Amino acid sequence: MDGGSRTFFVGGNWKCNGTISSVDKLIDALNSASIPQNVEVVIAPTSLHIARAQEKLQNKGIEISAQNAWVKGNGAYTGEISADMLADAGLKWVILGHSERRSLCHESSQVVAEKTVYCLKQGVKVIVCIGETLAQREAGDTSKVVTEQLGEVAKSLGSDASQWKQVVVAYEPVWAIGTGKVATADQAQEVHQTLRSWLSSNTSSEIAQSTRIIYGGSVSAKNCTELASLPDVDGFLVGGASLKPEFADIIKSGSAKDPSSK
Ligand SMILES: O=C(CO)COP(=O)(O)O
Repeated sequence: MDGGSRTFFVGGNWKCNGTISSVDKLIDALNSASIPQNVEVVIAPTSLHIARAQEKLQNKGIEISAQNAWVKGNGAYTGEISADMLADAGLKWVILGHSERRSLCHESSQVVAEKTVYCLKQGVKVIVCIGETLAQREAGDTSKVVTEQLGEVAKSLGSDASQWKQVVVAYEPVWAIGTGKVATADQAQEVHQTLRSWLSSNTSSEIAQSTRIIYGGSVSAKNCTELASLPDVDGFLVGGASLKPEFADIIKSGSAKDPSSK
């Protein structure tokens, strides 16, 4: 399908990593990185480091995201951070439903959908993560798993294109995360195409055409160019490599997607 109308999106998920000084170094490097006009870049430091990153970041081509948010607003929820706080702090993005939160913190697709609705209501855009485990892939259940995960979000957002415009779908096969085993081009394209067709049948063709579906799982400077060229891959959610200088190369891989940017 035509990727022309979908701005290439590169997210850097720093996960539970960093010190004040490593954040400063990463932001320094990002401040001097050149961001192609047709690429949107978002980095997600830990909650503790967000304010530091905001203070230091000067590169206008980069936005900051949180890695999670509570399902509701402020209140007696010890240890949590609400979307109200993210919005108040000027954050435009949040990652929700990462597989590490689904598996380690037992977040269900229903909770992820509820969080999505709440964050969007507060004006915080959502990178919603979905993906199958190795056992699910080997059992031939990949399409079923990812469409069910996305289906919960779709149940809440319906066919409201204005809501879907604020959502980026990140397909992150669990077996590819942090393993060095990146999905092959065929595997990635197949799932992304399945997700787009599913959106077309279950929301609208307009939503299917305009929603960005990005890939995550062992993305590196070496494999990003091939993956970026796939028709239904609209960007990346990068873990480990977003903490390294090669993140700048991954950002650049999106520039080839839109010939008008050259
Ligand atoms: O989980 C990821 C991004 O959210 C991917 O992590 P890696 O790039 O380290 O495999």
